[in-house]
Amino acid sequence: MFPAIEIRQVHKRFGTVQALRGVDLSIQQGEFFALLGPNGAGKSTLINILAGLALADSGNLKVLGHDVRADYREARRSIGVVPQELVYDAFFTVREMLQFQSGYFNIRNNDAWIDELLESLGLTDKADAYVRTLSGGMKRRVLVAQALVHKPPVIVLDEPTAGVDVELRQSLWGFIRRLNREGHTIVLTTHYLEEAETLCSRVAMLKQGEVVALDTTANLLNRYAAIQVSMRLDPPRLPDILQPLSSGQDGEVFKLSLKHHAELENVLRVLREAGISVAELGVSKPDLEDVFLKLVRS
Ligand SMILES: Nc1ncnc2c1ncn2[C@@H]1O[C@H](COP(=O)(O)OP(=O)(O)OP(=O)(O)O)[C@@H](O)[C@H]1O
Repeated sequence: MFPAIEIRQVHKRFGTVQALRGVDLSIQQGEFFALLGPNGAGKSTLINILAGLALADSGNLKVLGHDVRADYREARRSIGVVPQELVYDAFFTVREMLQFQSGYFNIRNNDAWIDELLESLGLTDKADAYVRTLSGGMKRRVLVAQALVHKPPVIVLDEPTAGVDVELRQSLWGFIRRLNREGHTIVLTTHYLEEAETLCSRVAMLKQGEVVALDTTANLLNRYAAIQVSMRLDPPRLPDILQPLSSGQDGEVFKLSLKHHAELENVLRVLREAGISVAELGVSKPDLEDVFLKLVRS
């Protein structure tokens, strides 16, 4: 079975900016994968090259085994990309635009799938509206529908929820999850890290055009994210032996960074033995944002 996406040693330069510096990435069929990174890390550049909208300076990219250059047509047919920027034709209605896009892929009689897309994306009552008259969030839904018109096995979404309200975001994710359950591979870039954490089982983090982390979401959280514990202590004193765990103090509240929940038991024992009682205790769950900040700042 071919990987859904295979990227080998991809480099891309814009003038003096080295946007991608030897990116290697392999995404298996059926994965729900997140591509994360700060602004300018190279995410959109990589996606544009995958979609055939830009050319790599060197390296190879394949979609379901089809080289994006040598086998452009098949690669293009296998992938649906929801671009970050809102680009649309001002003179088409939503339905016309989707029919036109179907024609581009030589698909006739696509109305049943177009109706399903419109329904699933909450666009049915906008089907005959001109795209230019829609709100920003609605235009974004149209872009999603447009990318899916040929039922691509691999779906890439470049910040699909930027500027999208909560309800819309949830219905969009409901639909994308369904497609993933039905076997579509999903690759997503987002700046909402909780979104990536909830949806994606594997994550690549890009920084200045390089992959700096590639692992399952669970492993990244275990490896990089700390459990933050805050405790109001009485008397307000932290025994020396616990100092290495300290991550700050705010009056009587001491903050500790732990690697595992099990360490908390030890901390409480040390405090009890030192005659210090815990007047208040708060434990915060590690999240992908911690991992992201750690990797991006290092
Ligand atoms: N067409 C272009 N011409 C010149 N420079 C470009 C072009 N496209 C991208 N760049 C530069 O390449 C680098 C990577 O940009 P890219 O848009 O891929 O980052 P990104 O990770 O998608 O960022 P964001 O999260 O802001 O969308 C940036 O420094 C950007 O300014």
